[in-house]
Amino acid sequence: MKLAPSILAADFGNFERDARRLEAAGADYLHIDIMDGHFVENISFGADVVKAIRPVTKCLLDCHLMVENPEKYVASFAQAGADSLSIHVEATRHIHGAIQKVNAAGLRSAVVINPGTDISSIKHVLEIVDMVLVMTVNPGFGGQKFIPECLEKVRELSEIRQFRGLDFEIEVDGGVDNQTIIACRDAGADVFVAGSYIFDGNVEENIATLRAALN
Ligand SMILES: O=C(CO)[C@@H](O)[C@H](O)COP(=O)(O)O
Repeated sequence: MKLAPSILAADFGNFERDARRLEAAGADYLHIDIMDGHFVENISFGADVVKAIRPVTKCLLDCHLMVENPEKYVASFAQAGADSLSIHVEATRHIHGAIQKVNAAGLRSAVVINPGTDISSIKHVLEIVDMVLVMTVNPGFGGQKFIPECLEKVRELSEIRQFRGLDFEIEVDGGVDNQTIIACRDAGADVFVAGSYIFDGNVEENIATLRAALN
């Protein structure tokens, strides 16, 4: 079970301090939300922020690309020091090719599905990804309410993984707190992104509370 704090909820003037703090508090992955203002309404940051964070942490840098034509950015994120790139099936006309490109760059790959997208759209890439990211809110903003209907997809993916003998991780993202994390774990998720829950109050205590909820 891995915790992946989202730096979208961090202090944008102090990414270095917050990245160090999250690692020291027990984060496994740092989840970095890249938003282009086209695929989603919000604009966040790009590969240069990944480059700035890379030297200050050993955590896996889990970059979630909420951008149109994500395949265009694989090389720049690889050069910046990303460890993992997550590609939305809704953002490309060539999801299989985009994942192949991430794998060829030597990075971990993930395919992402929005709440309104059925898992049938990703069944042909499950053999070539390291992770599936099931969005449990509509992408674009932190602080939204968890959509429980998405859990059904986590359950289905967990069954498919077992049935086909695959080993991709299942990550959930959006509205994850000390209650919803339990439902996600019970459905079969292994990696839990949380932004506002972790940064609202004491980061160390909130990470410890999430970790305890998983035990
Ligand atoms: O990708 C996204 C939002 O698009 C997420 O990573 C959020 O940043 C999670 O934030 P909380 O729902 O935990 O506040």
